[in-house]
Amino acid sequence: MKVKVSRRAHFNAAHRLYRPDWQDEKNEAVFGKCNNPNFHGHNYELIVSVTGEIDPETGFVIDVKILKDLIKSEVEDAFDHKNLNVEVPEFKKLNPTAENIAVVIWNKLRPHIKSSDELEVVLYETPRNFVTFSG
Ligand SMILES: Nc1nc2c(c(=O)[nH]1)N=C([C@H](O)[C@H](O)COP(=O)(O)OP(=O)(O)OP(=O)(O)O)CN2
Ligand SMILES: [Zn+2]
Repeated sequence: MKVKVSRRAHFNAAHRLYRPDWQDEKNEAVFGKCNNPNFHGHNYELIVSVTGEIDPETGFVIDVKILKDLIKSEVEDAFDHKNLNVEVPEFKKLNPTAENIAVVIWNKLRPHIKSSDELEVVLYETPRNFVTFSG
């Protein structure tokens, strides 16, 4: 019997969507207002879920305190109040779209989760735009 345990978190970060190998016109056409050269911020909402068997001794799939501390050390400390393009190494050469941010977060968390458990990351870039990555 598998149960999904979730923890909600948030971080604020700035970004700019663009490709340096494209002309300005193409970047503007494809990325619109998120191509603004002055960068802009989003209030990202994150839901991390771990699905697995309940440990019969503890009654936990994963201790949510451990999940909370993991999200803080791997995501919030790394991304919160940062310019993703400039200050976060993973996005030096990777466009910080919601999709790419979700995959980066998943890859940072995955090594810390029991291999038999499933990991899902849901990332809201705006209250109406969100992506889901489960590996
Ligand atoms: N597939 C993706 N498309 C877009 C992404 C993305 O990460 N993946 N990102 C953006 C912009 O960064 C940003 O999210 C655009 O926001 P906006 O269009 O303003 O969305 P809102 O929900 O705030 O606005 P509505 O008026 O509700 O549409 C663009 N595309
Ligand atoms: Zn944006």
